[in-house]
Amino acid sequence: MSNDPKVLVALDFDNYDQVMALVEQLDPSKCRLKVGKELFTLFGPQIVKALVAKDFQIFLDLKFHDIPNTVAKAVTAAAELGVWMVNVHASGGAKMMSAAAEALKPYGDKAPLLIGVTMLTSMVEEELSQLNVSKSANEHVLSLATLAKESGLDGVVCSAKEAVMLKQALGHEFLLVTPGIRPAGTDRGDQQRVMTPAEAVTAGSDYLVIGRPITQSEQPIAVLDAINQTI
Ligand SMILES: O=c1ccn([C@@H]2O[C@H](COP(=O)(O)O)[C@@H](O)[C@H]2O)c(=O)[nH]1
Repeated sequence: MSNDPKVLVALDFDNYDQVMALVEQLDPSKCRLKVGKELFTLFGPQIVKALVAKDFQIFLDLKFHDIPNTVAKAVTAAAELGVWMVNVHASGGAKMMSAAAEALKPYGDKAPLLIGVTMLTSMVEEELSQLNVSKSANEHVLSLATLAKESGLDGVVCSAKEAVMLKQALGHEFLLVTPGIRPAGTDRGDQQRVMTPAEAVTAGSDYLVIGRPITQSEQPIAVLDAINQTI
């Protein structure tokens, strides 16, 4: 299997034994793991260290959004944990993102990839007006992603629906990390801007964040293997 697996399994669990039981069945050559707000708030840096010690590459998805000094310190703490990828909200602005990028420079090629969150995949275009954003979803995502690139970030979190546009505008090297991935026939849950794994990769997604379709399945490994076959 690939040494650059595209699937990032979102470990959204509230039970340590359950998450570890799943992790024991997973193979670092077939997927990376995402630790988000639920798991981190419950089990803290220790669980990240435990997963790193099992040779998994970890996306620490805490979506930092704060003043530049605080975010710079937070991404430094993430780098010290040995994570592979960390993210900040692009709407925190250029100063905040640049401070995060600067803070990671001393880590050189050991620095985690720094990714900006654009528009959550649970949102539809109509919700932007509630935030006084008068752009279309595509325009809003493009403007946040452009700012992220100009601020020195490695890529963005977006929907795969925006992947073709972003690759054209920002180039192939700028990474696209896409949640809102749903294999055909599976429940969307609260996700709105969705694509199947194969559609997402064809559109230009570099990494697919997939949680419930794998973690809530009775046969998570079979689901992951089936997804990997299609991409
Ligand atoms: O725009 C975003 C940003 C982050 N997420 C996270 O990805 C996973 C998706 O899980 P599913 O169960 O596959 O829906 C989840 O941890 C979110 O916090 C996102 O969905 N959209």
